[in-house]
Amino acid sequence: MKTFDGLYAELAEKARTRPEGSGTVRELDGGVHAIGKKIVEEAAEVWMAAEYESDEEAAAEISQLIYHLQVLMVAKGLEPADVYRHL
Ligand SMILES: N=c1c2ncn([C@@H]3O[C@H](COP(=O)(O)OP(=O)(O)OP(=O)(O)O)[C@@H](O)[C@H]3O)c2ncn1[C@@H]1O[C@H](COP(=O)(O)O)[C@@H](O)[C@H]1O
Repeated sequence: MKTFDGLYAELAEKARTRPEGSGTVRELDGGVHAIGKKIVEEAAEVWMAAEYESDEEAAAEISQLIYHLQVLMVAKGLEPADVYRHL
């Protein structure tokens, strides 16, 4: 099963190697502004799913929010440890 750190390592590697067809590379190329908008959109989907959809759908939306937060971290050069320091 994928972990937060494991996904981050995968995304950082995508940013470094820029493989063809990677959605992460495409999203990174959109810049922080576009990634930020996606985060807001995904956060709203998490909220709606938590209130009105199944636990499974809420979990799926949460995973997407985590993914987009990690893309923003990669874009900003922030590592998991930079975030964990604040938890
Ligand atoms: N976990 C994810 C992940 N979660 C969400 N997403 C992206 O976020 C989008 C979800 O947006 P929406 O909720 O709006 O769903 P949608 O309507 O289907 O998508 P859009 O119309 O917005 O594109 C999906 O289309 C994916 O592009 C993800 N994209 C990639 N990953 C993982 O990231 C890794 C690298 O992926 P690539 O860079 O694509 O190789 C792989 O392990 C992937 O599994």
